[in-house]
Amino acid sequence: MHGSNPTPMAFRSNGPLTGTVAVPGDKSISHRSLMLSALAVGESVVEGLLEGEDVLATAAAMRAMGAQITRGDDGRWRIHGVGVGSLLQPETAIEMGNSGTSTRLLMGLVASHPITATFTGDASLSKRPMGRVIEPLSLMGADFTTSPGGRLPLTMRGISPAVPIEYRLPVASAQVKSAVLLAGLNTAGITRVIEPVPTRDHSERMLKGFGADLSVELDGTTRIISIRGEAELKPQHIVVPGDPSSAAFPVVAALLVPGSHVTVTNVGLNPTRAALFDVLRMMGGNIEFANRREVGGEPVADIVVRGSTLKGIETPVETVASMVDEYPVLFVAAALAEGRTIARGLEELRVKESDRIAVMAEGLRAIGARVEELEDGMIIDGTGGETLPGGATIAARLDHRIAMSFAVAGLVSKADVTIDDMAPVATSFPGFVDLMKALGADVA
Ligand SMILES: O=C(O)C1=C[C@@H](OP(=O)(O)O)[C@@H](O)[C@H](O)C1
Ligand SMILES: C=C(OP(=O)(O)O)C(=O)O
Repeated sequence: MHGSNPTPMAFRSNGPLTGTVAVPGDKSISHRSLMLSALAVGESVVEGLLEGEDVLATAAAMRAMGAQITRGDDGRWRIHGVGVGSLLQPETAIEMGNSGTSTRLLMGLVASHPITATFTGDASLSKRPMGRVIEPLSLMGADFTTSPGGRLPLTMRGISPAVPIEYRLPVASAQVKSAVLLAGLNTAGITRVIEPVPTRDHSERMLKGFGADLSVELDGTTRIISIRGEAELKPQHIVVPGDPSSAAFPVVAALLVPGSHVTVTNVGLNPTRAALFDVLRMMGGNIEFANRREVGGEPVADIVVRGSTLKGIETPVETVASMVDEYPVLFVAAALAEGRTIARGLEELRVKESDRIAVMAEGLRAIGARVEELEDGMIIDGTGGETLPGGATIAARLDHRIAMSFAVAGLVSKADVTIDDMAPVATSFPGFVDLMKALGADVA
């Protein structure tokens, strides 16, 4: 577990970034590919799985509940599923590490199986709210004993048969949506989720791909997602595209470092994920999509980026959910832009691996950026392309995206930016430091 043996690193400016790189597989799709494969009868194969700690926590949990999961020398993962309704009672607590997605989606799976499971996590995950999934899963009949505030460690008792519900999401959260849909897989009848604000739709796409009876209707912009339970899932061959949330870091770095020219290949551009690239273009970023194609039912392209002078903007509130994990690095871009950026509607950032509004505001101030923290966002007055003073050590607080965002900031600062602990980056982006070095970053 991270925190006990920190790995500090210093990032400093070193001229233009150049080259072609590929980022690891999409984290959201990787989690779902393991979970659904574990529920299909027969062997599924997953190519391009993200081998980050969060996804490996999901793999371990699915093994503990009966699936056989192996990695071949060819890098392909093979999963023998147990069938919907046949998850086994885990013998020990399910250790979720730093991963909110693993925890909340697996709680959905357990809810409609007649098993009891205890979930534990690291110091960051143990602070995050689980009430948002406990509420709908309790309506379906599951029972919970939690730590104060509805937090981890918690023990839940699933129930079979569970009760199908119709649930309107009170927060824009793909994790809550997915938890209810996954619980609905083993629940007789129709389970319905009403989603007023669209969030990433990987669960819907993949459930359909595995043969579940799932439909999506639109009522204006509200999505009504219905799944018929007691499904039989058919094993699949899944190819996981590169993670746009990981691509965000080399893309922003290349925009900010003058003279850079970087290509990030094979990046997933599902519209419910890719709003960052639109926002960066609105700010004047020179970003092109080459070689557009489809991989595993998801749109994919190579992203070609050139160093650009960015302009501050008011970020759109409609697409917050489609770039929710990308705001920390967008704040860094805004700190170098010309003029003011106002980003609002971001209250969800406060309940991620860290309070990403407070931690980014504090860190940006420490390296000389002008920022004002708002309850639901941030106002940033950019330097207009001038490097930041830098010269500070940033506490990453077990948050991989905070660590990578300030690593990017170091590349456009006069004095080194040191990250107190880069180890949490392995949760979502193993190989981040080597990839940035390959592009020309100076890391010590
Ligand atoms: O469903 C998913 O895979 C995810 C959903 C988002 O969380 P919320 O649903 O809490 O917004 C996102 O922040 C997380 O990194 C992954
Ligand atoms: C919020 C994130 O992940 P999770 O909720 O799975 O911990 C993230 O990766 O930025």
